[in-house]
Amino acid sequence: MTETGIILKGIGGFYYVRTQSGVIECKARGRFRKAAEKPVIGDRVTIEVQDDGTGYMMSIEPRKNQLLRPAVANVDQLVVVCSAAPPKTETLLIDKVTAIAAHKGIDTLIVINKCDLDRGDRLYQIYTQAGFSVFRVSAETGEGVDALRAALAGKVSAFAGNSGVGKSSLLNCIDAEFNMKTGSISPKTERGRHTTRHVELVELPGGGCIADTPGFSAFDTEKMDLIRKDDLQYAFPEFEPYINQCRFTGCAHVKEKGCAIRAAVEDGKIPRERHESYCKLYESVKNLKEWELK
Ligand SMILES: Nc1nc2c(ncn2[C@@H]2O[C@H](COP(=O)(O)OP(=O)(O)OP(=O)(O)O)[C@@H](O)[C@H]2O)c(=O)[nH]1
Ligand SMILES: [Zn+2]
Repeated sequence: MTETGIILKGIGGFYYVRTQSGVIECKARGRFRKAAEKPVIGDRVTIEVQDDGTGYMMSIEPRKNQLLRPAVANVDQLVVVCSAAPPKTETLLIDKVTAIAAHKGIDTLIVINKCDLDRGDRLYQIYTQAGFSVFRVSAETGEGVDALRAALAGKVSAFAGNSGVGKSSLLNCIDAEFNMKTGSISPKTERGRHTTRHVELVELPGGGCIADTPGFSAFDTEKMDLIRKDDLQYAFPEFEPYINQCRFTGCAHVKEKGCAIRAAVEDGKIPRERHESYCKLYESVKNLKEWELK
């Protein structure tokens, strides 16, 4: 009998696949052991269920996207957790993550945590104006958590954010299930958890799952360098209406005269901080050689 499902977890050559008839422990056939075809969590797979109730993975559906660190496929949305209270989140960090997400075609939610300490008015303004869904929450008081939970229902989400911003606290607040998962880390594994912990998709009671990756900061940002300088403008969705309006074709939107994007910043239509991040990121990618991009 064949079934389809989604890989929630992979440990020691076994994969745990959520299907309509429960979570089935599966082995992968030999060809999947090659790096290029290695199954990752979030993969949609077809499995052959044996008489003993375990399964064999037969095929993997083409991925709609993939994050590399943590390795998760078919992510519907990235949840960027930030805070105006200490440790205050740099907008550049947020913008790196949103740019990566946009480049990969993944939606981004901005979550301002620690609202009990600071409501993060400027962060709220910037990201609302840039067109993102912004949530104000407090893992401490529970404020706003219902709305966030509703936004996670039925989707595959991954969390990112600087250390100490409250990702683990928030996950515990969203679903007590996480308490166990994040609270049971022994002191020994704690030390190495950033590199060695298994990523896993934790299912939410209302449907949907979250990649359980507390401890990473702005994952994947090293790969930021792989966005071509000419593509970077498209990773800032609010630039879109102005991109072809500049005086010169091939405008970099950094210091050029007659730049429509800079004009939109001056007119208050594009948040200044977002353009500053764009310029810094542009600076970091502009000298990349073609062979450094794959
Ligand atoms: N006042 C207040 N404190 C919070 C809130 N959320 C988290 N904290 C506190 O902030 C500290 C860090 O929270 P964590 O949940 O460990 O942060 P994290 O983002 O998972 O940190 P890393 O694991 O280092 O990435 C803890 O002391 C929390 O109690 C909040 O909404 N309000
Ligand atoms: Zn321009």
